[in-house]
Amino acid sequence: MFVKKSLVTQESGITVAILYQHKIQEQLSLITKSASQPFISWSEIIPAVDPAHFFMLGEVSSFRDRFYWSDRLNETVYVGLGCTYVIAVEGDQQRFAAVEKEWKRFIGMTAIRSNGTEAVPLIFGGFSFDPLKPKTEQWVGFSDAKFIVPTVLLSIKEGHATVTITLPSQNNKKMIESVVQLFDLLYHEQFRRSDSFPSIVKYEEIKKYEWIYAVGKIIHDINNGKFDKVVLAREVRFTFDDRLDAGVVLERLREQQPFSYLFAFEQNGNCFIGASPEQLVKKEGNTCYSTCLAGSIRRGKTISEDEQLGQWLLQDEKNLWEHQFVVDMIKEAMMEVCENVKIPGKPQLLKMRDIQHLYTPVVAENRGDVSLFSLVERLHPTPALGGTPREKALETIRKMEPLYRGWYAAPIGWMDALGNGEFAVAIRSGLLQGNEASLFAGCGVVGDSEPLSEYEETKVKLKPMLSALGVELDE
Ligand SMILES: C=C(O[C@H]1C=CC=C(C(=O)O)[C@@H]1O)C(=O)O
Ligand SMILES: [Mg+2]
Repeated sequence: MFVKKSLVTQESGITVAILYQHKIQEQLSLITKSASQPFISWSEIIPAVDPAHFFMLGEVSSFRDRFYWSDRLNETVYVGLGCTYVIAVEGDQQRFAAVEKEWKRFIGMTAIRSNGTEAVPLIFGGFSFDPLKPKTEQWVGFSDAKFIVPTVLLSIKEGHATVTITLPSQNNKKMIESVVQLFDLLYHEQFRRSDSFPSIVKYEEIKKYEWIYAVGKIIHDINNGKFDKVVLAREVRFTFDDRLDAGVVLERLREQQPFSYLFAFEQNGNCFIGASPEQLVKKEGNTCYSTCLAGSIRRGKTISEDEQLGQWLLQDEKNLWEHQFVVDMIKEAMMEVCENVKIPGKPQLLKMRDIQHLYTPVVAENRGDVSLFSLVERLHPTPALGGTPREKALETIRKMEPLYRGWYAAPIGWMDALGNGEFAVAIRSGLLQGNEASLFAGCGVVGDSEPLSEYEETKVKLKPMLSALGVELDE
């Protein structure tokens, strides 16, 4: 089937395409001539485009690396195609500060032409959960910190679209040609996409019994006073009869999980993708936001069952306890560097399509000298992903968890040239690799946990990615 995905009509599309091709070529060549800096960054308002369609153009254009971000309210959407500059750090060596320093250096090397738009260049990327745990083959290309300055960035804010093109100012003829070709595809190219989705040929729960046993051992250790809480995760892996298309999975997540952070980060054809309900931190000027999210129950099949489950969760001691560790830690971390820290005394419910959580929002005023990356460093991992006390929990995860988490449960997001940005916690996620998909889910284990109900909880947390892959598992 031929799919016409562009939001502009065929006829006006051709006009727009010619106009933009011409404009981009002319502008970029002009800027290149006059630029005294090693990089140029040029922004322009463009007619509305569908960001998922834009993401899919990465497949058919010469921009292989791509990313996607949209926040929980869909107020800010970013799609990046191509990679003009990459900042990658391996190991624990001050990875947060190292990325920030290099990003500042890059901005200093870049001539920015915003052309009356509000666009500013940004980096998008993420971190591994734990740089001290030995890496596996599966996560090759996903460094302990990896951030990208995309060649073409689409930003959509309150429905207005802008593109920001960032290029080296020398030897960029080929890149300019690729950008021009991309606009040709964007505005009037039809492309063929199949309606069918690959079928599953194999399903594995990786080290299921080892995981259940580890949960039991951790409960025992908690009750013996070794630590208070540990979040333990597991992996399921699917093999399909054909290659998975990250663009299609993304479109489904957008349809099925509209109130989540949607993210995708693709490296050499491997795509880490997910729909997370959990904000780690957002910085907007001096205002900082975070969320405490821990304690879970499934959604009900009827309105009244759903309400009953929600009321039960709001009063369940085990879940409230599991939640409180997160509140205490985030509160303390924020109070160290912010003032006016506002945190409600009791959690409320956050209802997603497949699951409901205990949720406490946090707002605070930064004292003015704390960067977004240093807040990410302070907060990661919260006890919703690591545990309490942090170091003991991390040691336990390193030792007991039958899994290398890679970027699962770690911060993913963006920061702009003004220091504003947002990071989500990359849960409800999976890694798509050719015909295979690995999905991850974890649970907060406390003294009152019970291994089999924690196992059931991971099944509920796998649902967003399972549905996006078209998989129905038996209840
Ligand atoms: C670790 C995950 O969820 C965390 C976030 C919310 C609720 C959680 C819980 O109730 O256990 C987890 O701490 C995951 O989805 O893989
Ligand atoms: Mg839980």
